[in-house]
Amino acid sequence: MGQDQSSVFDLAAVAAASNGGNNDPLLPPARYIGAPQKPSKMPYNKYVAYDKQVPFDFPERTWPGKRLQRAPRWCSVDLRDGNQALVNPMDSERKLRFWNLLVSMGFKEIEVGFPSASETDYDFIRMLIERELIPDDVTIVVLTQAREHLIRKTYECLKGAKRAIVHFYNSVSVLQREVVFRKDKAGIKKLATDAAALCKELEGEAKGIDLYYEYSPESFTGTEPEYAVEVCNAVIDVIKPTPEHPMIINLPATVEMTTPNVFADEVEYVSNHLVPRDAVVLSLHPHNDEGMGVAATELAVLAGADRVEGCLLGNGERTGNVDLVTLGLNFLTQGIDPQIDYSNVPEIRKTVEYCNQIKISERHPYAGNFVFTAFSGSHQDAIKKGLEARQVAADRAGADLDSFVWLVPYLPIDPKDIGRSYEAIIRVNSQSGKGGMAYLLKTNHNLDLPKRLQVEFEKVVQNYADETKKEVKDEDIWRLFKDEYLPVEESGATAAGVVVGDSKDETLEQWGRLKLLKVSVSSGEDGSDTVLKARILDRGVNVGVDEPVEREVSGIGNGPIAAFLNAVSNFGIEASVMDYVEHTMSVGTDAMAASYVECQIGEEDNTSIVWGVGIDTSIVTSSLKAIISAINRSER
Ligand SMILES: CC(=O)SCCNC(=O)CCNC(=O)[C@H](O)C(C)(C)COP(=O)(O)OP(=O)(O)OC[C@H]1O[C@@H](n2cnc3c(N)ncnc32)[C@H](O)[C@@H]1OP(=O)(O)O
Ligand SMILES: CC(C)C(=O)C(=O)O
Ligand SMILES: [Mg+2]
Repeated sequence: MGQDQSSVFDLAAVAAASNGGNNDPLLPPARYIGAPQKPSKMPYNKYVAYDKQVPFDFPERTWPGKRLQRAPRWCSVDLRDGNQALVNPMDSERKLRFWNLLVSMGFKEIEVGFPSASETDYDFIRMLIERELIPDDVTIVVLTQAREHLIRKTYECLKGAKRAIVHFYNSVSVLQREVVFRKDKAGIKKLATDAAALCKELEGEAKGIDLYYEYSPESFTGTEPEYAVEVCNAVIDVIKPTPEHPMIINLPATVEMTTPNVFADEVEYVSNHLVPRDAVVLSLHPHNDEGMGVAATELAVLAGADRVEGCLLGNGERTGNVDLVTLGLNFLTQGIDPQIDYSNVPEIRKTVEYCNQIKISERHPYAGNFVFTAFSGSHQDAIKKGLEARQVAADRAGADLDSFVWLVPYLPIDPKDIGRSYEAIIRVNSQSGKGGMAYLLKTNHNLDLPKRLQVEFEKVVQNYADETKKEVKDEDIWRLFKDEYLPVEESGATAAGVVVGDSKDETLEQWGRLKLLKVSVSSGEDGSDTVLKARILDRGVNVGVDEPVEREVSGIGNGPIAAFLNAVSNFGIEASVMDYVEHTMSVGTDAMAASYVECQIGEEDNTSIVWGVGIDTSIVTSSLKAIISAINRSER
């Protein structure tokens, strides 16, 4: 750059001094409630707004009115861009494992390395070629700087390959032209066209290879789009691609510097000005510096990009390359086939974490541990209702549930479609209402609690959550439930995986005055009333102090429940049933039934309303046990 030209720093300093960000103190304040925000001490006037660095306007844009309609061509750069960003770059064992994953998922273009950078990269690519590990429908991409000795080494590495894409790049940005290359625009363009010309020359040494090219105006986001087009068209002019044998022009957001709409404008501008456009596959290579890589990519696809480079789960330099898993599954949830198999996200994650030696976040889209988990009550309630409503709608339509349309509040995707399960969808802590524990009791213990019982038990769970200040796990909920409603059970009977009152649970102390030992029910002499005889263990009002006694009692009523209430009046207990719900818990000969009764217990002004729960193979016995459960609870 000549002495007479201004430095990028001078221009930036001027822009910064003249309010170089777009911070405008004269704008009326945003509406607010309470105290106004105060100016911070942050050094915002050290930074220059993007439009002051790279002024660009493109009112002809058409992308905002478009919608995603099909998946772009995908290229994984995990083995190159992802790899170059690792503390310990992959050895060949990890590279091969990653390669196998990518091939199995259906990637047809895979950037396999930077062969002139290291022996590991070079040897890995040689291994793929020599051991014939590259399926016929997969094309490898190799990266090189636009420098002669590196390009030569790249061609040497490709010997024997069936098909390959040579990807050469040089930065064209305003900043790098000055500080890295110290060349003017013409000098930078010449770097690119010289590299293109050398590639053409070396084709003689690449006989037998079906060879394609990719050129990246690196740091495109820091470049005037008009100049990027000028360089790309100059490269295209040397390579001379055709519609039958196209080349790739790859626009890297090497550093994400602006909002996605501006990136999309720039991509649409380039797309409109490449010549001949039909001989070019227009590609994107977004990074995620401002956390908008996925958004920028989706808008830029609307703007005309044909192809997207990225990494699985967003590995890559600094904040990473754009995440291909998120992008692909975003397409899926728009009803568009991503054309990549994401059906086993846990396996993808396992391999990626192993190869990169980097763990992903709990909240990573689609793949993180928590993304199918709701802790908060209103979300749990809505998910539970949504899953039930979907089941009902599928049954009504006679449709297979797995393929039935997915509409569930708070869950944009069916976890099953990506190899995840519902197990952890709902987790309970102090932020959860009744829905969460009701869902867990239903899913894991086949107990479908009536609404008012949910409200009652939720208080027990909430107290426990507030006391422990921790997540309440399924096993905690089950212990609390047994302790609250099934304290006198001992049998350890099992049905559908449910252990009722497991006597081995030594953490639970048995409590409760009455325990039903035996019952027989018969019709009265005239056939109208039910006569019930029951053997009941009475541990006394002061359980553990009073001596337990077994008593035979009988009662009569217009059904087993009424007869039983009549029988327990022998203990001086007045009880009436206000609500009663029952359901089977499983099918088969040893099927269990669950009964829930809401009882009013006591007399006149000394009454309480409590729920009781009973579980038994006999529906009658389960309902009587539920009454005992309510009586015991009222005395607790
Ligand atoms: C945005 C990206 O991700 S680009 C890919 C980046 N990936 C990597 O760099 C990983 C692999 N790279 C490497 O191992 C090394 O950089 C090598 C082996 C390729 C080259 O190493 P070195 O020769 O030591 O050079 P280095 O990469 O530091 O580059 C310095 C020189 O190359 C020039 N240069 C850098 N990039 C390019 C390019 N794309 N095209 C042409 N020249 C370039 C620089 O201007 C500088 O020139 P100077 O010495 O005249 O000032
Ligand atoms: C080499 C190029 C495509 C790159 O990785 C980038 O610019 O981020
Ligand atoms: Mg990159």
